[in-house]
Amino acid sequence: MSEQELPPQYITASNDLRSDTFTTPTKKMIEAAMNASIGDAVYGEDVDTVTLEQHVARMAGKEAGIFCVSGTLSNQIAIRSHLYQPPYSILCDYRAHVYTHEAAGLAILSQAMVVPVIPSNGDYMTLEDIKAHYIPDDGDIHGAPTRLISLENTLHGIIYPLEELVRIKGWCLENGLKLHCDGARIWNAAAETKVPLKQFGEIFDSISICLSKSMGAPMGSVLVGDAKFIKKCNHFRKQQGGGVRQSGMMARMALCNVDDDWRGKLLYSHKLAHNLAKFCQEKGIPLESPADTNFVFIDLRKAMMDPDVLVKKGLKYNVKLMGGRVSFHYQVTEQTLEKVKLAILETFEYAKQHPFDQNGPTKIYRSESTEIDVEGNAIREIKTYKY
Ligand SMILES: Cc1ncc(COP(=O)(O)O)c(C=O)c1O
Ligand SMILES: C[C@H](O)[C@H](N)C(=O)O
Repeated sequence: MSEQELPPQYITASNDLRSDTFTTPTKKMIEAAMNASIGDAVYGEDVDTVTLEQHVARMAGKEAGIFCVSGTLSNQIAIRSHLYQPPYSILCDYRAHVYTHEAAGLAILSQAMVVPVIPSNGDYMTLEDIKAHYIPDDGDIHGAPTRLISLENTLHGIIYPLEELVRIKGWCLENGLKLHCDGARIWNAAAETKVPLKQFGEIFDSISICLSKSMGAPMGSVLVGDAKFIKKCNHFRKQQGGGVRQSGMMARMALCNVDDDWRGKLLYSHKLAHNLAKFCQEKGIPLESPADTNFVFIDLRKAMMDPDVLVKKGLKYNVKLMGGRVSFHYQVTEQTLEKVKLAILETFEYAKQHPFDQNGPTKIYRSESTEIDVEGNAIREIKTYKY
């Protein structure tokens, strides 16, 4: 896919592999925004916002949806709206974004204890993993009973097997637990498996459906669920300062891509990721997890590769990286794929002479880019962070 047609003043994401959050609005989206509705969305009067909410809810087979300015807000108000009367706990994967990257929202907004689980298969929690960590509400006053399970699909780019989701759902129903999905990349799972969003909607009580990752919108998510639940989410959204006014421009930009060939765009990014994963396998470069969709997680620790060296090698080839996670999206060019292969291979070879024993896992997500020049193209340094 050729580089997206963007106005010259816009920074291109064609060489940005730090995250699919770096996708940039296209000219078509910006032109659409100029014709967006301008009602006050807090009063439910913005036509494009309501259209987006209803459209995404319908796709997911849910009664209602609510536009949130971020996936973090969407996740946190969803989980809070499912919970009553602490003490209680939430069970999730130890890598879950709601646990690792939402600034302790579960503790602060939901006053919840979190039980982070390391999947026994290394990739995704099975029902057996959940049962082994579930805290029953059996009257024992020492415990914080499990009230909700939060799953991520995809997580680390890994697709959750549908049959496992169905097993977990059945058990949640038997035990009166709520099931939330952080669907920051649910579109990627749907595109790769051809499972319609509606089928995920039948499994989860709520889904945070991000528009700002691989779907390319500048911001936002639509949280979907039953009407009574979404009404309560609206209450918490307002409390958390997420009641936005003329959000029609953002909604209209998101609708551009939701109504476009989003599957084709996402499958293109998956093809690039699969190509890189195959390359790494051929060169003996270890991966942390299967590259099911748009992410390739290089196992830096196993390869004793220094993340800072990898980032600098990336900049040498004018490719932006921020650690071992290589994130593809539809705006990445095939030229960038070939360049990142060179950066990774050079870092892998360098590690053989200069093994890097990182003291603890590198934050594969976080970085800070410094000294962006006025054109926004030549980032001279990207710092990575350690846990
Ligand atoms: C898995 C996952 N969930 C939720 C979020 C939060 O989304 P946002 O950055 O819009 O708050 C992200 C990050 O973008 C994410 O990667
Ligand atoms: C982790 C970070 O918050 C962002 N969700 C990303 O995937 O880059």
